[in-house]
Amino acid sequence: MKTFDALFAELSEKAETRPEGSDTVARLDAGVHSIGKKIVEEAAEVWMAAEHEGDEACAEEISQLLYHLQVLMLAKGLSLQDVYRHL
Ligand SMILES: N=c1c2ncn([C@@H]3O[C@H](COP(=O)(O)OP(=O)(O)OP(=O)(O)O)[C@@H](O)[C@H]3O)c2ncn1[C@@H]1O[C@H](COP(=O)(O)O)[C@@H](O)[C@H]1O
Repeated sequence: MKTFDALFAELSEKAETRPEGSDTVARLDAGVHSIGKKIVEEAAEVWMAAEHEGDEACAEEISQLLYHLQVLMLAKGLSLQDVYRHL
């Protein structure tokens, strides 16, 4: 099962090697404004799933929010440590 750290390592490599067809590369190229809007959208989907859908749907929406937060971290050049030191 993939962890938060493992996903970040995978996305960091995608950002560096820029493989053809990578959604992550396309999202990074779209920029911080576009990524930020996606985060707000996904956060709303998490909230709606938590109130109106089952646990599985809620967990899936949370995973998508975590993904888009990692894309923003990469776009901003933030490392896991930059975030973890605030936890
Ligand atoms: N974990 C994720 C992940 N979570 C969410 N998403 C993206 O976020 C979207 C979910 O948003 P929505 O439900 O709003 O779907 P949508 O309306 O089609 O979204 P848009 O494409 O229009 O933004 C998905 O369709 C994916 O494009 C993800 N895209 C990729 N990953 C993982 O990231 C890694 C690298 O992926 P690539 O860069 O595509 O190779 C792989 O391990 C993937 O599994």
